[in-house]
Amino acid sequence: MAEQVVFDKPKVELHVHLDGAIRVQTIVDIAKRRGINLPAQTAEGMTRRICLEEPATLTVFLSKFNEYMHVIAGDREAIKRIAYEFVEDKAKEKVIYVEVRYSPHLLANTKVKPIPWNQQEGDLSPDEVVHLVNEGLREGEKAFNIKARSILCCMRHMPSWSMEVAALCKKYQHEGVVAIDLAGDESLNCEAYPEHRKAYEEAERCGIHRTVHAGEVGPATVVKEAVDVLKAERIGHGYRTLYDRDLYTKLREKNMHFEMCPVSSKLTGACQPDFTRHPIITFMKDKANYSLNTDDPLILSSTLHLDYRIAQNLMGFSEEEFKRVNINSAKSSFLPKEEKEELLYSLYEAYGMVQSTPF
Ligand SMILES: O=c1[nH]cnc2c1ncn2[C@H]1C[C@H](O)[C@@H](CO)O1
Repeated sequence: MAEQVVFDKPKVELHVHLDGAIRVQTIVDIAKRRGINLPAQTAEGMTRRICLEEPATLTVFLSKFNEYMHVIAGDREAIKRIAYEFVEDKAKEKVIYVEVRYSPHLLANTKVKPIPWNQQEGDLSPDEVVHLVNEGLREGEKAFNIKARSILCCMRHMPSWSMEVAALCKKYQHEGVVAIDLAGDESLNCEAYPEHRKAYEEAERCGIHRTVHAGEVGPATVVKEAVDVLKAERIGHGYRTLYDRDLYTKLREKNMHFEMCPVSSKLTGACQPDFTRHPIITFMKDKANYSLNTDDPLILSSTLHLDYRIAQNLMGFSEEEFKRVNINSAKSSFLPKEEKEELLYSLYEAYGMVQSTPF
């Protein structure tokens, strides 16, 4: 059955993980080409292994990456392909600007300690991973006429990688990398290690934008640390900011942007499963600055349309609110000023908000 599309207009997406947005068929194809044995041979079978159907914990959710990352990591063609296909998938959802994030280290098989996913050492470094993703995104942009930028993730449990992440952000700053992020299991590592802090300091020094996963499943203190210590300009998720009303008020006064992911927040156990009582509703009613995003559509078996449908049908979103959300997303994007203005203009035009010049 065709999906109901509730806001069939140009959109902006700011929080989506490249390695959580791979097509299942691509995983199956690549495993076949590389001679990697999968627990299921078909896309349907692998979907059952990878996708979460019931609310779980962030830890369980993140364990799903173990099912397939070894298929993609260390393979040049695979990495370029997932970046290219990602852009195609976003274009189909009428996303005109996307910021996609990933950990270069988790896709590498050399110059990374430990080598992830039990891979044998190979010759693909985190640096080359970034180069390949950039190529795939660039080719996708040309083919599908949308704009795609990337964010490089530090991982909470791997502080020793973080300085290199900052260095890669700097090296590829003019080739589509716009920001640094800190992802991973906040429920296990609440306070950011000194290495993460140093990487964020370096990012700030080099003019690299900063976002941090915080207050998804961790307490509001993680959000506070993200803002005060890591100098985050946006917060990934941030639902639990609401547990500290003073912090919430302060961040709203600062016009802090929150990257919200409705479907994800239910299945990771970040929020209660009842969407009609979701924290996003408070952000909406308070006219806060936030975006709507998929996070990891592969593992959630979702699309951006599903997030919008839930927002409309269960959270009371109006067409006007969807427009406001996307305009705020564009304003909070990590594009340089001129490109941001161009993006905003495209949205105003598509939303019928451009005033005609009086004679
Ligand atoms: O929702 C999330 N919270 C924290 N970390 C996440 C989430 N989704 C994906 N990740 C992790 C797992 C990926 O391998 C990594 C980089 O994209 O980021």
